[in-house]
Amino acid sequence: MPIALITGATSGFGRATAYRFAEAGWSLILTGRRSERLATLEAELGAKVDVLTLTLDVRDAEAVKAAIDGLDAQWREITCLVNNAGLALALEPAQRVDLNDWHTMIDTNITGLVNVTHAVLPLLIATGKGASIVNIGSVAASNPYPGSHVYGATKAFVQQFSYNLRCDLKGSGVRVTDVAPGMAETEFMLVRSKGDEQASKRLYDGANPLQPEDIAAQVFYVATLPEHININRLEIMPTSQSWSPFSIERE
Ligand SMILES: NC(=O)C1=CN([C@@H]2O[C@H](COP(=O)(O)OP(=O)(O)OC[C@H]3O[C@@H](n4cnc5c(N)ncnc54)[C@H](OP(=O)(O)O)[C@@H]3O)[C@@H](O)[C@H]2O)C=CC1
Ligand SMILES: O=CCS(=O)(=O)O
Repeated sequence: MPIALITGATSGFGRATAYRFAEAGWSLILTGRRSERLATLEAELGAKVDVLTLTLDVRDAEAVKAAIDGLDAQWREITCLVNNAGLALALEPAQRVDLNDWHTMIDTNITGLVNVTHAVLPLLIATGKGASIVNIGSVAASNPYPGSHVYGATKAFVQQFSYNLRCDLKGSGVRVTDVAPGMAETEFMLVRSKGDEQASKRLYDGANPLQPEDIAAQVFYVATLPEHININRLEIMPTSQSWSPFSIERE
């Protein structure tokens, strides 16, 4: 069975993606920082498919490299890497943000994604045709909005990194896709608001947001297309979400 490695599998899109791939019988390497949630996933999915869990902070380049280099032969033939681990922090405007929040987003969404990609690339190239990298970007990559500051900028990095990878991977058979969701109901807002359950509820209530399974279905779709097809970017919003006019400040 093909193997998918999913970062940030302990919640939201990552967890739903693990379930989607398991449904199709894929073997799974699941990572995240919360070991107890990984253990639960292993218990839930392990009866159906082969599951290997790795407790990993994607920001730690050495730990990421050691974990990937240490994979047993049976886990090395990775067909799909889903770079999903990520977060937004700070709802305040740029001029009031704690600098640590900016660093955490850059360290996770950019450096973490790069750490995992660098470690797994040789294995994907060895797999060759049909292999893919699915990077979870965001509509925030190309749509500015107040309070997005560094978050949207990290996702713009994800988009351009995905395109640039395609150039270098030409001829390897490895595909790269930037899956860019809009508003989706996960723990995303709980993390962004630093645990404010009411803020999270307010955002999603009545908005009919995307659900984690909606994105999992798209990730599975792009990763299982015939090997000659590469979706470069897939942007998905809930029907309830659209754009606002430019904001004008008047004297
Ligand atoms: N929900 C939304 O509206 C949207 C989300 N996205 C993106 O989707 C991705 C998944 O988010 P979503 O499912 O919504 O949010 P969740 O908060 O539900 O899930 C985030 C996942 O990322 C993991 N993670 C966070 N930091 C680290 C880290 N340093 N090392 C390893 N794992 C980490 C978390 O695991 P753990 O805490 O166990 O480490 C968790 O499994 C993110 O990249 C996010 O930016 C994009 C567009 C829309
Ligand atoms: O990436 C998250 C989607 S949004 O909150 O920026 O619309």
